[in-house]
Order: sequence, then structure tokens, then C-alpha cells
Amino acid sequence: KPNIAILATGGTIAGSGESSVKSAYSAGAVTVDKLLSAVPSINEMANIKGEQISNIGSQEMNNEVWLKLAKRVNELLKRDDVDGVVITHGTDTMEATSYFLDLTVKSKKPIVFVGAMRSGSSMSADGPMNIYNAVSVAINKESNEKGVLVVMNDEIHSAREVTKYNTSAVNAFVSPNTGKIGTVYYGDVHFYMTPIRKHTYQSEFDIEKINSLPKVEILYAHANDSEIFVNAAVKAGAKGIIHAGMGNGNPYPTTQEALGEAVKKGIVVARTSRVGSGRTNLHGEVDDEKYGFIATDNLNAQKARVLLMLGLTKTQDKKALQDMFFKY
Ligand SMILES: NC(=O)C[C@H](N)C(=O)O
Repeated sequence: KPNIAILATGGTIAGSGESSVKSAYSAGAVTVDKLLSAVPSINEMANIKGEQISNIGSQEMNNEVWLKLAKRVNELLKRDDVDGVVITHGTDTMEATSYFLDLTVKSKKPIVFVGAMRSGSSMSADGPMNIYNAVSVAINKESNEKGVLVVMNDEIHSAREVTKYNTSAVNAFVSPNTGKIGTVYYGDVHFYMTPIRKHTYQSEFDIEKINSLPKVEILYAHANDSEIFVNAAVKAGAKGIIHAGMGNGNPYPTTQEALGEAVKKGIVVARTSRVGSGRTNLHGEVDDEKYGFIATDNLNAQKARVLLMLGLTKTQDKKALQDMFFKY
């Protein structure tokens, strides 16, 4: 049987509430052993070892947990007695954490994120089947070399593409630009596509050399926007700003000028879009050369933030950073 490490970080999948038919619950309430005891059948497929990394709602996710998790996954996957890793995680920030690992863990072995939209104490909880499916994906040879995967609601998504798209539905996850890459139905795994952007073992980011991450803030654009949050980010010492612009990454005029001023102070400003799908193109309505902005291809703001944080651990050079957004 393959050896699978299950690393638990918290989330609704480890959540518990007083009533099975009421929406109130606390995330990160049960330990990894309790969580896995709800799916005894995974022990028939694999030798399972559970490990607690954190036990938080993923809205509390932070740099410390990201670094700890990525280093631990890297360490485990280097061992001959570990064939794959499953990470249980809250769904709020799963798209960011999974992309962080997609860019930092050096391994060809399967790395699978899984969460739930209903807590363990809820009627028709989705966590146990999601875990069963995630382990099925982790032991499948076809999952090798595909980068970090996210398994939710019978679907397999690439970490680069996936995003949370609904606040409460069981089918909360989609990959708006490319679609899912596979399906998993009662453990029956089928892949239809493979990610081609660079990831995991092809990535230049080495987690062993990263001990802290630069401050990068996301600013959300709107009609009648102003410069106040740009100025606040500059004052707080941000090294990078991700601007979630309107449409094709467009800032409001006042904000655009303030962002241009931030660039002159050495802050890297990357334009992304609040729309939710599509590319933020260079040479659109914004004169990126004049303002010194970079564009983020089709990454959403939260993923662009992950890549910019990692990029800034290597270089401040705008051309080099721009190239990363076409590579990863
Ligand atoms: N469904 C969930 O997991 C939501 C929860 N707030 C979390 O991200 O931890």
C-alpha cells in the first residue's frame, strides 16, 4: 500500500457546530485524528499518517503557517517512505495556500489540497467523501508531475487555476479560465488535462532559502475610488501592491496617479482584475510603461499576490518580475 501523509491545517472540514441543521459552527475545532476517524476506509487504500500543522479557520491563514507547511511538505516528499501528501485546509484561502505550495515545493509526487463547505457535525457533511477522494487522487500515479491539486466536490483542479466562487454551496470551487483538470467519483480518478505553466519541481523558488515574505497588499478598485489606500499601503511599508482593477485591470484616475507615485518610491505595482476571469493585458487602456506597472496575466488578485511575494524574495527588477507572470 502507498504511504500518504495527511497534514491538517484547520478549516470547516475540521469544523464542528451544535446543530446538524443550523449554519453556525467553528472552523478548526477537531484534531487530525478525529477528522480521519470519519473516513476509516482510507486505511484500506493507503498507510495513513496524520499530522497537525495548525488548526485555524483559513481566514486566519498567514505567512508563518505557509512557510511551515511548505517546508514540512518538502521534507516529507523527499523521503522514500512517503508517496504523496494530502493537506486538509479551510476553503476561504485554499486557492492562495495551494498556489504558494505549487510554487515552492520541489517534488514530482502528488500534493493534494482538500476542504469542505459543511462542517463535520453538519447533516450531509461533504468532508469525509472529499477526503476519501483526495487520498484516491494522492495514490494515483497519474497525479505525479501535475503540480499541486485541489480536490473538492468530485472535481480535481490545478492550484494555479482554482478559486472559491461561492460563499456556501458545496460546489464552491471552479477554475474560471481553464476548467477542472479531472474528476474523482467515489475514488475513481480521471484526468483530462495537465497544467503547463511551471510549478513545483520546475519552479525557481526554493522554500529552504525563504524565511520571511515581503509585505504585499491587495487594493480593490471601485467607481469614485481615491488614493487613500494606496497611500496607506505605502506608509505601512508595502514592497508590492496588487491592484484589483476594474475590467481589464483599470484603476480609477486618482488611484492610478497615486500608484504611479508609489512606483517612483520603489514599490512594485501589479495590475490584476476584480472581474474573476480573463487576462489583465499589458498595453490595454493603461500606459504601463509610463507608470511602471506590471500586469499579471490571468491570475486573480490573491494568486498574483502569492507570486509577487515570492518574486520579490528574488528580485526587484520589474522586467524579471513581469517575466515570472508569463512563466508561472
Ligand atoms: N468552508 C470553509 O472551510 C470556510 C472556513 N471559513 C475556512 O476557510 O476555514
